Amino acid sequence: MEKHCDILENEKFGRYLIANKDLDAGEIIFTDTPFVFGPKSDTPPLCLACYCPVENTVCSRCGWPICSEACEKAAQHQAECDVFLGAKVKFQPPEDWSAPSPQLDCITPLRMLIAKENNPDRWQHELDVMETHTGERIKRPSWEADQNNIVNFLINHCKLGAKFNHDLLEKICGILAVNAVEIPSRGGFSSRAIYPYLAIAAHNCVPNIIHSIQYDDLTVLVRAAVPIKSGETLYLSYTHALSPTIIRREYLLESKYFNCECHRCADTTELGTHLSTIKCSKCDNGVILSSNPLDSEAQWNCTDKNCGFKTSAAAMRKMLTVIQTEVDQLDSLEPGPLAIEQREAFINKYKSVFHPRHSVLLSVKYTLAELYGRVEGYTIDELPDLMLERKVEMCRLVLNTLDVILPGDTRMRGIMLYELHAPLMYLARSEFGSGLLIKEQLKEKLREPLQCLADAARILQREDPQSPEGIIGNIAYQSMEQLKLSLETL
Ligand SMILES: C[S@@+](CC[C@H](N)C(=O)[O-])C[C@H]1O[C@@H](n2cnc3c(N)ncnc32)[C@H](O)[C@@H]1O
Repeated sequence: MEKHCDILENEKFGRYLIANKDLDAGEIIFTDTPFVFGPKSDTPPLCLACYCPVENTVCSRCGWPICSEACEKAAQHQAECDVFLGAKVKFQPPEDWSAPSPQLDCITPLRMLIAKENNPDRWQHELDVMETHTGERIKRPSWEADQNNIVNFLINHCKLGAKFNHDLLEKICGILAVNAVEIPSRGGFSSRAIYPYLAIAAHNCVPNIIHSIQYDDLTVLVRAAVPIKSGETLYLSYTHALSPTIIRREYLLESKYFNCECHRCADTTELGTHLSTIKCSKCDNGVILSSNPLDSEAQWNCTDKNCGFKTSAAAMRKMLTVIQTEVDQLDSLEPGPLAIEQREAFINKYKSVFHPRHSVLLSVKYTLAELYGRVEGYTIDELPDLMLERKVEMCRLVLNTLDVILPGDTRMRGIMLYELHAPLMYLARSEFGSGLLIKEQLKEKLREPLQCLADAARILQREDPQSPEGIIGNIAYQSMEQLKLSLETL
């Protein structure tokens, strides 16, 4: 397929992409195929073919983790199987098969060496030119670990030194660290892949493109999330959209080696969304904002001049780290009534600390918006109007924030629109049932959930039909058709 973008280069971004024609929201800009894919670093033992967790099951030829006979024969495992067999290097069974194992860190770099051999042209034109940040990475503790677990392991233990050298392997480690994207889990662990063309896109915390990975052949489809004019830069987000500025910038510096200076990072209120805003504990009038979000050590001050409360960036980071462990505990709960009740208790506990749209509260509200209506004791037809309204309130809060930080047709928007349709529909029917609405008013009220379903279906049906989002997209489409029909016969 013809690519609707070109590659440019400047001092700030290195290589980056610009649109070479006006693009509509949802339009495919380009597709790309992975040069290599495989396990992420620091992953627990997993099947090297299907990525499901394994315990004590290994390939009968090479002795590395594999879950079944079929996976043992999978094409992607064969080349590494030959290398391990030839060098007589076996996987050392760990004490705890559920703990991260550095032994698997070598797999994706090894696959990259093999892919380079098989595809020298693509390596030369697409991979050799990639950013590796070797100068910065060499100073990190992870450099030493990569030397042991990857570079020396493959060259010495796996006897690849005759064909490949240290410099090449160090480069491969850098290419993976800076450019790999996550492939979401398909029932196993998530993995990573290098898409050489997608990797050229620069980062912005308010992206204008979105990518979806196809399940069958791992092709990635890259689309415009919003209308983009010819000549405009294409921006991907390398971070989690709902994270606050401190966390996003720290992640980008730690793992992608640059200081993000985008308009969202530069704005004290995160473009009015207040994803980083803390309530003042000393007065009722002000909120606490960073005096300079582009300086990670800048002081945080109360906006009320008469209050004068100040705190340090270090204290702010510490608070976010401590609270994140509580959020992680919430995320480890099975979806059920407790998962709702503990999240509501969390919101109650921290509502006097954070702005209602602070990232910490908003991410918990996002999950709650998904849970209400779906879990035992809280199924949609059991929810009283008050809880239906709570679900609506949370969906709208997330959607209003997404309008600013993740505009256009994104998976998160699709999911929230789908979640919003059900309580709106039930509330309208409840009002009609209690005689508060006449038939014409009910029809009018049902227009919004119908639109939510139409938008959710349009956005999510672009995803792979086997993916969780693709499945919801198809359900949204069917529900939309049903609602249309019941509106006609009302
Ligand atoms: C995935 S690569 C993007 C392609 C890269 N520019 C190249 O020429 O190969 C990520 C690297 O691009 C640069 N980069 C991307 N977005 C940036 C941004 N918003 N500000 C500064 N540097 C950025 C950083 O060097 C980052 O480590």
